[in-house]
Amino acid sequence: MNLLEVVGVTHTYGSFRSFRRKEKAATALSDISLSIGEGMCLGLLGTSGAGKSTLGKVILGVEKPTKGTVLFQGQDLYTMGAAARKHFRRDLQVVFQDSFSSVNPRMTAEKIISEPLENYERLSPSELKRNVAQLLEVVGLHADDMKKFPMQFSGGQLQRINIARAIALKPKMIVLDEPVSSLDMVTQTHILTLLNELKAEYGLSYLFITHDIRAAYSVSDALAVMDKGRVVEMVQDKDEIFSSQQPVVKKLVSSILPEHPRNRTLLNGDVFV
Ligand SMILES: Nc1ncnc2c1ncn2[C@@H]1O[C@H](COP(=O)(O)OP(=O)(O)OP(=O)(O)O)[C@@H](O)[C@H]1O
Repeated sequence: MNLLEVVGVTHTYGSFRSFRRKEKAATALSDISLSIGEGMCLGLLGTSGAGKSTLGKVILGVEKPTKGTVLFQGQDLYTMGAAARKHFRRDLQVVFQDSFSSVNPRMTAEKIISEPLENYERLSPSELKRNVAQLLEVVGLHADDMKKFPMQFSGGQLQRINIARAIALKPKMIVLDEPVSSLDMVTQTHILTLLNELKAEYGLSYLFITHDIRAAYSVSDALAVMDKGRVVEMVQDKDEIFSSQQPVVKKLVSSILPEHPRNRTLLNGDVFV
């Protein structure tokens, strides 16, 4: 059984009235079906407006699809009872692009990472602190960083804190919505390496939403490409993306391939052939 199954999902945002005129309803997703197995990463690619984030929201249960459904561990996300929903909220976590706005600036790293643990587990203050210290070390920071506030971290360090918070409850899957897009290239490489290590160590599954094919290739097993609300390409083996005949995919691939093969190095040091 797949961990996550998206079945025939269509989503239309309702019409709304803007400053002067009534905006038409927009179909952001059309008949999307895909799945993610345990310990697997699906890279979800597409240009701006393709519908990636909307699909992420549908999968997280925050945007109910107009048609179709989402199954998590075989259970329908939109009809499951309160107890199953509580498990779902624990097992599916999310990391967003903007590491700063994802945290409360008035909370210390300790408080930020403790929050999910306080909500779901009964730990003594010393156990809680031990957990936070361990999580900080796991994501490549130091235990004494727990006393710091968000402003005292770099964007990359703060993204590590967001990742520590996301893995605190040992989830089965994380939705990563453009997690490295606002970071410089070197920091991107470090975060992608960390994501790969966590996936291997904890058997995590990821939905990796990005417009950056190099980043997606570095972490993903399978790749899906969206365009205008549809999945136009889906490959179970990421290397098959290079033989896709879809114009959108060819454009994505050619945008990152340098002329000379010697220069085709990826973020994680792998080489495009
Ligand atoms: N809340 C909303 N109300 C109305 N339309 C929306 C809303 N959110 C997104 N859309 C529309 O849905 C479509 C898909 O948007 P979405 O944000 O999912 O794309 P995306 O692939 O994630 O793009 P980006 O990479 O720029 O974030 C776009 O046409 C967008 O304008």
